[in-house]
Amino acid sequence: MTSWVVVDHVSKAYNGKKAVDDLSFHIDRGEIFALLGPNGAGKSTLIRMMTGLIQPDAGQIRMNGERVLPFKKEVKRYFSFLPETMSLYPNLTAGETLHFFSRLQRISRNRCDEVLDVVGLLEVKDKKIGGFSKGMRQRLGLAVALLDKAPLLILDEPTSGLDPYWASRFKEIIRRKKREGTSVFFASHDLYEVESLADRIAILNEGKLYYLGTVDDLKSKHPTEIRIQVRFEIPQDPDGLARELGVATFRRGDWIQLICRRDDKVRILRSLEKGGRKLADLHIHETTLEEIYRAISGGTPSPEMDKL
Ligand SMILES: Nc1ncnc2c1ncn2[C@@H]1O[C@H](COP(=O)(O)OP(=O)(O)OP(=O)(O)O)[C@@H](O)[C@H]1O
Repeated sequence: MTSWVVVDHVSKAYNGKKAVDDLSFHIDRGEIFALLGPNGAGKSTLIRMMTGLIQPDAGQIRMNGERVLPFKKEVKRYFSFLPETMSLYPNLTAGETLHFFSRLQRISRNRCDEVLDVVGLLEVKDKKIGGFSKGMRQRLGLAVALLDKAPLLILDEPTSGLDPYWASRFKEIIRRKKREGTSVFFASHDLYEVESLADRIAILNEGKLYYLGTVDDLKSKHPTEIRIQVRFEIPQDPDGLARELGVATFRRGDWIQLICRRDDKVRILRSLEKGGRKLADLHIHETTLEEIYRAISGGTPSPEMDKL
């Protein structure tokens, strides 16, 4: 894969305080890349620089080898952008809104109905958007971003305001864009969505990059334990099991819960049916991105973050 976007030692300060501090990463073609971080971490500042709305104080961002700068209109053809809040005219209908943006971008009118259909708004295309719900306005914003088949989609909190059905449809839309070869860069606070969608993630904190890589690598590097819950055909003694396997165990009614390291999982599972024991049922609770994220952003960040 080749890099479509290169963020190269980029910094931006407001009133002497760095909002983005020496960030470097790249986005490959056809890659889904998610940006995570607590409020004020610098996500929107980074997105504003990537979309050429503001200029970095230091470093540069390149798309397809060309430098992104506020006055440089040519690079705008490389991406479509869904801002966190989109200004839409309440007196226009959904159809008129799409036609407006399609004329601006010199895109065929037929494409408007196509994208309205994708976001489930074709049936209400003649309704004024002043009467739309928050979720419908968000879907309309997504339709505007999808109008142009640009090679990169940049989305700032794309599913905020979407109900679970449309949050799930959004994921299908993004996966389809990936299959078509589009790169997708999105900021989100929805860790479940990020975990199920992103090829790679970047976690920002106070403008700095705390983690860059896959969710799986983050999980394997992070020392969080997993829980295995088992029920045997003949009830077993949890303390005996703890001594035999060298893990912590707890009784939960008919079940025994074992806490072990992720890399110890296979050894534990192989041992469970030793000595004539027979499993009746089993659940494995793997650490989620949400649990890791809480662990690294909840307490004093540095010691945990340093291990990443
Ligand atoms: N226009 C501005 N003027 C002054 N300070 C700003 C401006 N924009 C952002 N900041 C500051 O820069 C830092 C990063 O803000 P930014 O909006 O990029 O964070 P964020 O990660 O997008 O937060 P959120 O999750 O709340 O949207 C914050 O300390 C914020 O107060």
